[in-house]
Amino acid sequence: ERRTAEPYKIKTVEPLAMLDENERKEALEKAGYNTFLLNSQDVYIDLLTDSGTNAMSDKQWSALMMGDEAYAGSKSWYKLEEAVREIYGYKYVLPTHQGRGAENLLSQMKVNPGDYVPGNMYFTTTRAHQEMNGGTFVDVIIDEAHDSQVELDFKGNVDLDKLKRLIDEVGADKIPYVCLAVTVNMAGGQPVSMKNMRDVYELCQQHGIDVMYDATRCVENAYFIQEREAGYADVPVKKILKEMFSYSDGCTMSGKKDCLVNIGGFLAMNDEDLYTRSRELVVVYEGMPTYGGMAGRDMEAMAQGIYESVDDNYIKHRIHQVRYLGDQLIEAGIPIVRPVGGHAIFLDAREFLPHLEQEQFASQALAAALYLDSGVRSMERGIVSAGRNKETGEHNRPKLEMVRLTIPRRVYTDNHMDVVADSVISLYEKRDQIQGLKMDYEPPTLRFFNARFSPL
Ligand SMILES: CC1=C(O)/C(=C\N=C(/Cc2ccc(O)c(F)c2)C(=O)O)C(COP(=O)(O)O)=CN1
Repeated sequence: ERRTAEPYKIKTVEPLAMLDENERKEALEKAGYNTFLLNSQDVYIDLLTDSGTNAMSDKQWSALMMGDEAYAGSKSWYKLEEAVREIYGYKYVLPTHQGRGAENLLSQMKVNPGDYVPGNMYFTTTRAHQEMNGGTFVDVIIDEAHDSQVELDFKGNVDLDKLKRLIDEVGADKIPYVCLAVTVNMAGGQPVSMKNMRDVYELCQQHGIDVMYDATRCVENAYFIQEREAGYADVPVKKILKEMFSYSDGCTMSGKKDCLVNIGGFLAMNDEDLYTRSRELVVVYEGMPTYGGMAGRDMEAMAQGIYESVDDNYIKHRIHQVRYLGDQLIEAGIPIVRPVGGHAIFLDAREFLPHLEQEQFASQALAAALYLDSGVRSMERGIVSAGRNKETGEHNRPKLEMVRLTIPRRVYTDNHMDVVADSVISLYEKRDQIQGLKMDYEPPTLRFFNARFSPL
């Protein structure tokens, strides 16, 4: 089969500089061994996140010039609203500055003290907003999602028995909505099957419980359905996406991922009453319902990004570039979360550093070691990210202790992937020299963003 290339060519570049080993060591110490605290200028290949770090197209950049910066009734808002309606199919949309803006509104409106919010594995900001409103997140993902080496096509699926048990235990009136993440970030960017979405929706409709998607990486999820689920091989991703959303009552969206913009988000729904209440609340936190924390130019870029995101050539390349890196690591025997997900490679830090206890912050130590080795920035997604149990105050201890190598969309070439693979492989060869860390400063909430560490 003929080899293929990126479905785009490069028009603008940002020169990359690589610090030498001493400079990297100094930068790491100044950052308290926390990759979140590194300066971008000290980073060579930045795989911290795919959030807001994606490359825009010439059509998006030129759309910026069309931004209508009217305070109320911006033309740019109506373009964005139209794009969301066409691509996702919801009746009502509200702009927010990014995903957690929508999570804040949704949780404030629907979560009451004593409520339970079931979801397919936790996400940090999503759970934080649910807890801040007195809710308790309940993980209803299939057990296999917590096992890094189990290979399943749809590891993000909900275990319907777990969901049924929760409904029977606490009663439907204590469940304001099910939060269905498509894909599941903390499981390794794992997708949910169309069948599972349909089944979850039917079960929730029987009990009058809303299903709200976390739609952040929904196009990647649609691609996996096209690739892996019977009956969808010849269906365009755009059509798969529309069907996915027909099994939901609304969604929160961080536009900074699949919508290919640097800032932006939205809250969408079909219920008119929820929409009316959202319009009243959005002005308190985000701004008018016609800009929601975005400039007109941001809304123009996001509208265009939404249309580009469902191009089959674009999404096929995106998924395959992540897989290209994953396959090199699998080939070299590096322990990573399987199967390779949509947006990142997740190193299994437990298997990578079996000599470290979870309290020695293996993922944090591995992310620091990777930066030291090659200037590649990654993100801790283990015990530090999991935070503390709000009742006991003890560390939450996730089974998955991971380092995320997150690939931004349309930014790096496969040569950059090769350099990353070489660095990870060389680290693996000297993995027993990687020491544990101790946490010197622990912030009270979402500690991973600002925590500081030093070698044990
Ligand atoms: C599935 C989902 C997300 O992935 C997500 C964000 N993600 C980020 C940024 C980030 C967020 C929280 C962290 O602990 C973190 F370390 C990194 C990320 O890198 O993955 C949001 C929130 O969307 P906002 O970022 O637009 O507000 C909602 N849902």
